[in-house]
Amino acid sequence: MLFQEERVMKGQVLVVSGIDTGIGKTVATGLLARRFAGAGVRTITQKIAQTGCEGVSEDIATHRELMGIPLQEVDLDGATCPYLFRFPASPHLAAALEGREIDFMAIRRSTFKLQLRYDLVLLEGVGGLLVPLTPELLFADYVRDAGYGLVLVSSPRLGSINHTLLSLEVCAARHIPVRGLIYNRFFEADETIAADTRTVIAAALKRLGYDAAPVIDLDASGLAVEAEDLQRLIDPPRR
Ligand SMILES: Nc1ncnc2c1ncn2[C@@H]1O[C@H](COP(=O)(O)OP(=O)(O)OP(=O)(O)O)[C@@H](O)[C@H]1O
Ligand SMILES: C[C@H](N)[C@H](N)CCCCCC(=O)O
Ligand SMILES: [Mg+2]
Repeated sequence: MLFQEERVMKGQVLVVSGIDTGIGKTVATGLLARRFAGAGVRTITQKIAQTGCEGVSEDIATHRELMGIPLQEVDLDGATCPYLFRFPASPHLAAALEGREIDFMAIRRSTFKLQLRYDLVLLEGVGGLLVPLTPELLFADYVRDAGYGLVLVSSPRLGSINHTLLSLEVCAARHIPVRGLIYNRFFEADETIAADTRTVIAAALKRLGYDAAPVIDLDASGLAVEAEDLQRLIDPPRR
């Protein structure tokens, strides 16, 4: 059934991952969705698995607030967050504590349902790239196998150089296309460190072959992204 639908026009999936949990993926996802929708792209967001809450995914609720829209039908029927677990931990553990295990094909089917209805699905990860969805499946491997492009959220926080370069190495080793980097300045650090960290990250993107990936600042006034760079996230220049 899934492969018969492959011939149907479907929207693009762009993953929003980060160098850590609590780095600003949800804020970045909601603001990106707002910008794309404002540019006429029929956009929805999805949370691959939410831990630490019940009912409706708190990240999905935040995305909708930032998009300036109410919860959608696809939120209420669970398509935008196929897995929700009570215990605030890695999804493999939170699922096991409820006697469950994530079926990654259920997630793929939910995303595919959204792709049939929207031009763009912004898929927020859970924690960082090497978080286990199941004891055998890391989130980065799920992204690789699905062939999705990815935007990585980083910050000037001390320690971010290491975490960001580790994350970029993870993407390069799996040939995951990095479409952009969101530099979340909410976690402001010493300005000298903030400026240098941004330079080091930009150089690493080039060194790893992600030359076309823009570094986009996220600060108190929102996403500092020009229309051209926004477009580049979903329609990268042909190499
Ligand atoms: N640019 C920002 N502006 C305002 N608040 C921010 C910003 N970035 C992060 N925050 C705040 O920092 C906290 C963590 O951000 P957020 O929830 O987006 O992280 P996350 O990476 O999505 O975390 P998780 O891994 O749990 O999904 C939240 O309280 C959020 O409101
Ligand atoms: C509780 C909250 N929902 C977090 N997103 C869960 C992050 C799991 C991170 C696991 C890990 O890297 O140790
Ligand atoms: Mg989040």
